[in-house]
Amino acid sequence: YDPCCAYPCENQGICLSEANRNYTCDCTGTGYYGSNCEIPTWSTMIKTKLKPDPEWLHTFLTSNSWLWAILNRIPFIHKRLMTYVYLSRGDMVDSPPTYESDHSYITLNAYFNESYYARTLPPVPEHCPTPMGVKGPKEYPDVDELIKKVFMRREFIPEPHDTNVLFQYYAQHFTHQFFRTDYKKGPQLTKGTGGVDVSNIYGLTEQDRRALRSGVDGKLRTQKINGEDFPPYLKDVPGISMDYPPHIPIPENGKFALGHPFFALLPGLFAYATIWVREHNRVCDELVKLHPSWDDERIYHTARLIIVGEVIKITIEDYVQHLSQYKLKLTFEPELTHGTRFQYHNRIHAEFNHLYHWHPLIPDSLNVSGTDYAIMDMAYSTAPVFKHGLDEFIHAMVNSRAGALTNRNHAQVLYPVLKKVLENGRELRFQGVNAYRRRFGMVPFTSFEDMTGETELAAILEELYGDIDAVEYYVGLLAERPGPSITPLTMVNIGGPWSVKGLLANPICSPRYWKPSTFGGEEGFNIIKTASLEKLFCLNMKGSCEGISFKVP
Ligand SMILES: COC(=O)[C@@H](C)c1ccc(-c2ccccc2)c(F)c1
Repeated sequence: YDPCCAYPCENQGICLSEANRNYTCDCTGTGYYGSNCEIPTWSTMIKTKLKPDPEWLHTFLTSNSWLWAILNRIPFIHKRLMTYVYLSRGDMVDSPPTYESDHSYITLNAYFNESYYARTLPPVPEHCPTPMGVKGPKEYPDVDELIKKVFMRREFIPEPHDTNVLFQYYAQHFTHQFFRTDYKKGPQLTKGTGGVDVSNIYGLTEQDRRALRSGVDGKLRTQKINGEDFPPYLKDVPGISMDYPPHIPIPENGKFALGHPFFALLPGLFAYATIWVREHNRVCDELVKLHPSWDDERIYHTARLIIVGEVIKITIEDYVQHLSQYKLKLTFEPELTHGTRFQYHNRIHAEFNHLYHWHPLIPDSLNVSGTDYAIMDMAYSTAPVFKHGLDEFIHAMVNSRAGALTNRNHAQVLYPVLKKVLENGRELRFQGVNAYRRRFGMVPFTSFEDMTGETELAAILEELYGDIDAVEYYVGLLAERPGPSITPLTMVNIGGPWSVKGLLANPICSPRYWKPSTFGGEEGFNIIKTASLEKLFCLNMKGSCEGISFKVP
């Protein structure tokens, strides 16, 4: 078999198989040399000595609040730290992308064929002895056995940092702008554009975007229901298609035209869609006051640029801040990347999509003003929002605990979704979780106990996989012992680079965009610089916005 199946090249060396079962490792640019790129150069040795251990660094970043309270207030230190976060995370994402899912070696397609999700690590070569190359069982473990033993919720495990359902729906609403798998064609393909393009609010195609606009003052179409602004009914917006399943009877006044075909699925997504439409129209009102001579087209485009800025600001300073549990204050300061090696383009990676399947956050039910709604009661229904009012629904999300992002915490009703994720990971031939830990500078798990931090699940995984290096990517991410962040440590350290790169590589962060005139002047620029989760809701809810945050009060 191909000697590269054994992954003999270390430290990101590239394996080339030769005649009669021979191979060579290409160590170019790795900082290592030797037949397996195992010997560090002097400069690598020094760098390795100086580089803080990721586990230690993570503990340091999530503790010592008193020290961080001081460091966060010293601007020249804090800016150096944020610059380090942006550049070090950006460096870890290959740009231009090197791989896609249909070839286990570098191709021009990885860069020029943008309908592929990019790949950080190439797929396991075909015709290797085992699915992971040479290690582990000859066949993947049975997926149903794996789901029952490792993923299904016995009883609801609440998220230990008091994360609420508002956070869970933020994650789902936000990520669906760039996770747009083309299911008809295959899990390796995406219809997305590669980043924070707010297509979840405005639509993915120019046709959809045009259909959702009112044509007046740059605003998006809305309608009054119970005296409040909501997105338009699907029946009133010709040309837009939403993913309503044919078998579920939904009244015409229960179907809405939203920026993403999937957002009709859950009322939490509908609530965010409504808030963002209101925010866009509010920004339009501000811009019309400032620039009465501007036409609909200019107001719309300028407001959309401001909304992109608000989304990135809130995602870094509220969402990632909560997710990471960092005591370092995370700030959105794109000017720190200007004049550096940082590059302003991004591609979404298939592995990022898989990592972000955070269904354990979904509780078994949601209580809204005394009424309990099971997950299925809410599927394809906006009824809870209109029965209790949007404000009540939002407060219910704030006050309800999300589930812990760990193993054995997937709600039963999500079994088919989880099965699809695991099967797609196999179809895409993902390398194991340890291969990704090595790729992102982490020490690979040395044993099953080292991964899970306990013995019972470790024994089950040992029986299923035999070798720690054979544990599948998504399985390892959720089997890992809980850490100080919302997600286990591996998810932070490999999701971090894709996330930070995706946020800071946005065109609005580049020197030619990041200036007042792009956003309608200082006032528009300030809307971005002062945006926050709380402000987003307080400016767009009818009643009290008391206590809006990603934590249960
Ligand atoms: C590596 O850590 C970091 O750079 C911090 C700022 C950070 C950044 C991003 C994430 C993150 C990880 C997974 C999905 C979404 C965001 C994260 F968990 C931590």
